[in-house]
Amino acid sequence: MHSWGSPRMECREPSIVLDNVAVSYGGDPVLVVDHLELRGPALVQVLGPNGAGKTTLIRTILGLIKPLRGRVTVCGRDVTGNPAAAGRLTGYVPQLARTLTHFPVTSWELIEFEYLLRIGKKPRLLASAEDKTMVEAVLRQVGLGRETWSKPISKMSGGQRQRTLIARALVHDPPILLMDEPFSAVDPQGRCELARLIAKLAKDKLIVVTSHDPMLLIDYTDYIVLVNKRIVAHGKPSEVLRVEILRKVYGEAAIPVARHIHISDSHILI
Ligand SMILES: Nc1ncnc2c1ncn2[C@@H]1O[C@H](COP(=O)(O)OP(=O)(O)OP(=O)(O)O)[C@@H](O)[C@H]1O
Repeated sequence: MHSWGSPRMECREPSIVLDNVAVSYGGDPVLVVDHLELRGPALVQVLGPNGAGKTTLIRTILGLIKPLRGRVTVCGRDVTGNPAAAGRLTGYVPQLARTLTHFPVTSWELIEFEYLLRIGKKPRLLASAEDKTMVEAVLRQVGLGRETWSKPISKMSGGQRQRTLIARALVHDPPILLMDEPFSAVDPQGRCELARLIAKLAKDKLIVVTSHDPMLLIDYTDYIVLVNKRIVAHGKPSEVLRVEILRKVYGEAAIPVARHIHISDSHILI
């Protein structure tokens, strides 16, 4: 798809491995991971209550946080505390609620800027016809049609804005995509469409999604990681989404959580 060396050529089997990692923001560790290994293509959901360390896990994989100890590898490369190395192989979709609400540009401008930056061409006036074709392909890949390209991002719907953020994360065709609560500012119809887009992307990428609502992606999910300051459980949804395991993460709230995701009461341990 791209004319310069695609990171996907460097990483045919996407993987993320954390070993003996502890992360702190200055005080006690907020996240400890003895060993976590994710391999793709696959769709992985990271679940846990507020403050469990989901965003911290994503930011550690992205090299944006240098852990107190331990090693993070992406596609076999050590990216610990190294955002440039991690950024070549990953795309990041941050939480929408915190992003782009007042951004005075259109989706086309944002994606063109990101694309030119990635290929090392900074002034946007130098975008060639080939560059424009690439920008158009990425926008279409996430389902943004021509009618949206000149719309200011601040005037877009939550779903369109989320697609714009996904397009920005895809411009360098990374083998791994990390998404922080992608459904948080999207209405119910937009959520279903977004879930289908994420499922499609997961066919040839390793996609890691943090969420408070596992049902939205459950039909497409290969693995669940349950976090509460440490990795409490990980495995296939049928192995992990059990009340006795959810209780370790959500406490008494495990029962409403389990009902929400349709786990039968017969699994509840009294
Ligand atoms: N920049 C920061 N400085 C200090 N502490 C932080 C910072 N960011 C997060 N924390 C703390 O680290 C812990 C984990 O936060 P994190 O944002 O990773 O949780 P989360 O699972 O993503 O939560 P939520 O579901 O609410 O988004 C929390 O106790 C939080 O207060």
